[in-house]
Amino acid sequence: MPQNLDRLTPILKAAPVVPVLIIEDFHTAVPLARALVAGGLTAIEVTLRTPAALDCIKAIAAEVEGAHVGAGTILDARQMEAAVAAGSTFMVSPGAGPRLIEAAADCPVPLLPGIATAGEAMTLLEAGYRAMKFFPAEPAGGAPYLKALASPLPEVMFCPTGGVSPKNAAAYLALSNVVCVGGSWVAPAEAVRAGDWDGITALARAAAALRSA
Ligand SMILES: O=C[C@H](O)COP(=O)(O)O
Ligand SMILES: CC(=O)C(=O)O
Repeated sequence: MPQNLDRLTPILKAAPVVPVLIIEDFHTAVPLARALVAGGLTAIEVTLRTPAALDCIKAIAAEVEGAHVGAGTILDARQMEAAVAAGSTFMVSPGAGPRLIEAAADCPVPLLPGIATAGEAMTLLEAGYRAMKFFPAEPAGGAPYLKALASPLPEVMFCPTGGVSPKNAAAYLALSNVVCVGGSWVAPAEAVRAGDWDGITALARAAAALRSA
């Protein structure tokens, strides 16, 4: 059984926010990851939504000290294999079908699978999962929905992602069943294009301080 919470906790608890990155230009990957780590965000999700993503993961894994680089938007077993080969230390999926869960059982790297309903969470709990992504968090019901899951499903810990921002992150982080939140706001596309690494470090630093808010 892929009890993933123990394996993911050191990564997900490293900071209150996991940056979710869609990297178009390979050359920005390493300075971007360094800027985020410098601000205190060490677990970084690079989504497999661009042709450059796997090379970005490889480069970050090899060159950015202190980073845990994960592969996001994992949709199938083939992507899982590619993510492991690239050096990911965790994987994230927006949802979880039976074939993905079967592939994850044999995978050396832990998966944080996505759910949006109590039923989906129960299916994954039966499969042994105790850490899940709540996606897309805001459209799916936000912090009130997640709070309502804590009583019936106390053993499940969530990383809400999708519509999380500095405005609502603290409300999620205050919940007993939230280990961290995910979001793209710490790496705005214009700042990445402009190479504003100091600006991104400042955003990361503010995000890293959120837990105590
Ligand atoms: O998959 C997750 C999203 O791409 C991140 O969501 P966000 O842009 O609303 O933070
Ligand atoms: C949405 C999501 O889970 C991902 O892109 O990894």
